[in-house]
Amino acid sequence: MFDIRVKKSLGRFHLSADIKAEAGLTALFGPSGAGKTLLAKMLAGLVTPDEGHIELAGRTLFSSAKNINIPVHQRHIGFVFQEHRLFPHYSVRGNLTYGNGRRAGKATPVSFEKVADILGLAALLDREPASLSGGERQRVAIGRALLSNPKILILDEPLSSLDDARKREILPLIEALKSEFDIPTLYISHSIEEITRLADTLLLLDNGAMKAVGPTADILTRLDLIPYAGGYDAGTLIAATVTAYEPAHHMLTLETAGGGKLYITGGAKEIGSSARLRIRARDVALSKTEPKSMSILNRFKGRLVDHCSGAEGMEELLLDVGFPLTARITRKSFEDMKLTKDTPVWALVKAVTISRA
Ligand SMILES: Nc1ncnc2c1ncn2[C@@H]1O[C@H](COP(=O)(O)OP(=O)(O)OP(=O)(O)O)[C@@H](O)[C@H]1O
Repeated sequence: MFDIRVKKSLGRFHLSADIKAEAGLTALFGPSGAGKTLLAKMLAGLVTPDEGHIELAGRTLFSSAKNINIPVHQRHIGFVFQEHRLFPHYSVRGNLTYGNGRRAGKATPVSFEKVADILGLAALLDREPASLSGGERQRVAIGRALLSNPKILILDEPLSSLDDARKREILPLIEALKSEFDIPTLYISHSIEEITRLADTLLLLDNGAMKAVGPTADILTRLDLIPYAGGYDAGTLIAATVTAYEPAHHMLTLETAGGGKLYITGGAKEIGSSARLRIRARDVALSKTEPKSMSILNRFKGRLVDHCSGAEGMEELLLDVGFPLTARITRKSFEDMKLTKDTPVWALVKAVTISRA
């Protein structure tokens, strides 16, 4: 879908990237100042690379070798910034249709009604941007970008200016966009929670350098990438199917492709529906013997596959419990338990610590 090979220096900051991403949602993750926005701006044509090549959907947007640099407005990119940039004197409807008007006569495959419906904008159409909440403004900005019929949607930390409640409101909408519109998306964030929930492909950037790119679940089980993939909050992404719901205890049972059973609490979910679960490495405890008579519901039998030293007295572990699972324990426990590669272990995870990604 896009192929970016670029270099750019700005003062003492140097960015070098080589990325190929397919359709779906690609997340660009890294700490503040890593170069995420700069990379997105080069794709959008807002910043010119020093050298390299940018291709989107088979079209060359930039090539230093061939002297090609397609201007911003001809790149067909829907860009949503950290802070909404709506036209203050246009109504919500005017903002949403602005992109369409510019390309008068061209039918857009993304329907106005569908965008308004999914983003919950129908009741806001006659309002002015100044009267909207931050979350509402961001929803309008996303809608406007979608309606410009883009080849790719770039969402640059679209939730960072919102409080947690608004984030929880908008995240499912972004998920819905993924399934309803087949528009490739580059999603920039420094929240590993958002990334785990949304990303098909994960790209880790640190101080202008690419650390890794690949399927999200694979990247999250690489011990060497833990410092760049959430650090303290790092964890595993698990795909599972809902097999039972017990309303009295709000208890969901899920099964992984390999037959592993997981228990989580939460609202009802349709039996047979799929779910992405996130287990933080620091929420996993280990036992060498089968744990009995304890409150922890998730007990997985497996073995230690790999380990490495983590920060300050911690050991990072990769387990195979029918699915890959990362765990973090103290080095003291690691040594006391005499764990080595292939040691059989039980991994214990409290149901209440597992989040539906
Ligand atoms: N015009 C500029 N001149 C000099 N340095 C710049 C310029 N624009 C960006 N930079 C530097 O490039 C680096 C990367 O900036 P960028 O905005 O891409 O980071 P980011 O990963 O998006 O960070 P954040 O998560 O804080 O938005 C930073 O060190 C920034 O100071």
